[in-house]
Amino acid sequence: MSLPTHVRLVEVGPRDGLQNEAQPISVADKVRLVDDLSAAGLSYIEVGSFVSPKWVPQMAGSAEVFANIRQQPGITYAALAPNLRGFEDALAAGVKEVAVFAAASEAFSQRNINCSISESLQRFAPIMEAARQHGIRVRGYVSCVLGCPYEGQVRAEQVAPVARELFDMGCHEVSLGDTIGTGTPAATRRLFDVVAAHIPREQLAGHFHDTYGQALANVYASLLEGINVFDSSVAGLGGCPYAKGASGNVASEDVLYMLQGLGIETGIDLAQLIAAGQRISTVLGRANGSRVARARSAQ
Ligand SMILES: CC(C)(COP(=O)([O-])OP(=O)([O-])OC[C@H]1O[C@@H](n2cnc3c(N)ncnc32)[C@H](O)[C@@H]1OP(=O)([O-])[O-])[C@@H](O)C(=O)NCCC(=O)NCCSC(=O)C[C@@](C)(O)CC(=O)[O-]
Repeated sequence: MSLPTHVRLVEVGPRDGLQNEAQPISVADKVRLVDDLSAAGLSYIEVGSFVSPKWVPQMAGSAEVFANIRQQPGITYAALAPNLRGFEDALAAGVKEVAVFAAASEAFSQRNINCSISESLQRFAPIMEAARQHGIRVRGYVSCVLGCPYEGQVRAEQVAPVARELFDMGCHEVSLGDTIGTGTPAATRRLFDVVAAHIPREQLAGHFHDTYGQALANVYASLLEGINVFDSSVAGLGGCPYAKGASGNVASEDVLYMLQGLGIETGIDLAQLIAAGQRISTVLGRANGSRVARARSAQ
């Protein structure tokens, strides 16, 4: 399969990147991050989450963040919604695209959203219905597609039915998440090969965490499988509160650098993206998790 000529990066830094942070981050800093990412040319930014603040306190201010970002035409500003309550809160905050999230492993589903996989899918049904009524697009996530922190190895055959169900419910795109970053390129290729028998490749996305240093290789493996949408996080921010030891998502800057080297278009400005990552890393008081950003800053 030839490489795509264009790739869409779904920037999950403000949500997946920040949700695990223990230190308080002001609404102003979150807003600045989203505005910086808009200016860098991202066409899709996951801004926050309408989940229980008891479960994920860092996302509690998402409505305020939405109220203060400068939304630019042509950019999708999305949020997670785990249930109808979350969807209604998102709607009230003016969100135009939401994401529902399921898992391929029962244990992770219980720890993350306090219900079984099948109960989670039932919870999403009224969201899909309400979304249709309000003209809101819904993206779907499947977590633990290449490994689970509680159950170990996860087979592609476990992932495919969950992904298919989300697709059949009306999710326009299904993102497959290597939540704990244990996947390798061969497993990634097999995963997409199996799932693509159920969902068109153009409607699948890859979401790789870099815990084992495999994320960029897995993005490349996915490109070879005809996947052209990837979730990534500026400065490699992130981790999942319900996957102990999980490190950040693949850094957006590193993915962009590789795509540029492959001659693949994204519409994103690398220098501006690096500046956005440097700024939030300074706010968080930590080293930038993007190797490209570190290398460029050292020049
Ligand atoms: C799903 C629930 C709510 C179930 O949690 P529950 O405790 O079973 O829910 P409940 O319906 O019994 O409600 C309990 C309390 O939460 C409130 N509540 C209920 N719903 C909401 C809501 N939407 N917003 C605000 N509050 C809410 C509700 O009102 C009630 O409040 P109380 O009466 O105790 O004061 C909870 O488990 C939850 O919020 N989980 C979120 C977990 C999460 O955000 N995880 C991280 C995102 S997933 C991820 O990172 C993976 C991904 C997507 O990036 C891909 C990958 O890498 O794999």
